[in-house]
Amino acid sequence: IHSKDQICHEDYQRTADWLLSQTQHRPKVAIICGSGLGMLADALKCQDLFKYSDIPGFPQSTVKGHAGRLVFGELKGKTCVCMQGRFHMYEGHSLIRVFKLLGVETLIVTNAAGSLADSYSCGDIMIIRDHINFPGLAGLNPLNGPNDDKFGPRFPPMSGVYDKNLRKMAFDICKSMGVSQCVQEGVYCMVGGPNFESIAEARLLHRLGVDAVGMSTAPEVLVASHCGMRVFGLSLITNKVVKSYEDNASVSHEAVLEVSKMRSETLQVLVTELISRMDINNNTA
Ligand SMILES: O=P(O)(O)O[C@H]1O[C@H](CO)[C@@H](O)[C@H]1O
Ligand code: HPA
Repeated sequence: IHSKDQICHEDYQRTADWLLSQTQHRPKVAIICGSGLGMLADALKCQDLFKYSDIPGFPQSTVKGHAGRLVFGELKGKTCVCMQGRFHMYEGHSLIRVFKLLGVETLIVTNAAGSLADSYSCGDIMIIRDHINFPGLAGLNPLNGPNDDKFGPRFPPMSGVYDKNLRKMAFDICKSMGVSQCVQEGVYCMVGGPNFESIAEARLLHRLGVDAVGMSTAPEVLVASHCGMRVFGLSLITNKVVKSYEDNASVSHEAVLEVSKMRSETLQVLVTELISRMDINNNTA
């Protein structure tokens, strides 16, 4: 699965079959760990762990803060698979369909993101209400190419993709964790990266109503939603995007990873509790 032009159902199936032959776990929930958020996988019990380099058809994860391991295990009695290391569009891969073929019904996606919303602070958690897929608007879409009807329809709707019930559940959990003061709900915008935004780009995104910006998530969510998965997403606000020419602050991947690490335990508790409370059989799609 190295060039998306060549990937077909059989390729995904081969990878899924290999994984199913190597583990007894049959996951219903998949979790994608954002930059520096790999410890979300640590909560899994009875782990079966596969390095991406050992999985037939899997590319390598190339970004610092993304370990490159697939971890299967149990979380509060629910079987999960956790991607400790995601593939970004700028790396050229998407493997969500392998999860579909493993039997996954719900995707929980996490990311590190910069905030545009003035009311957000570094370290806030944003429950994703909706996204803007900037590369998608310009025609760069993981669903480009011949449609495989075995996965989903040619023209999938994208309204209401981030599950309302799971969003409400997450809010309730944050309340019971006593962290509601740093929880937001908003719009995530995916940009192509790998550069961070210029000030003019940041101002444009701000005017468009974007609350947080990152370089991932939308393609994974598109593919997951296309093949009928329920989706829930969280952004960890790791930096405030510079919007003023008077502001000398500057962002770096190292700073992003540092904030992610500081907040990853809170995210782990939230994701664990969400999985514990969610009904994994209520996805009829
Ligand atoms: O989206 P995740 O994987 O969390 O990573 C975010 O962090 C990196 C930039 O620091 C970018 O890849 C951005 O998308
Ligand atoms: O400010 C940002 N911009 C884009 N991606 C990011 N990922 C973390 N922070 C940012």
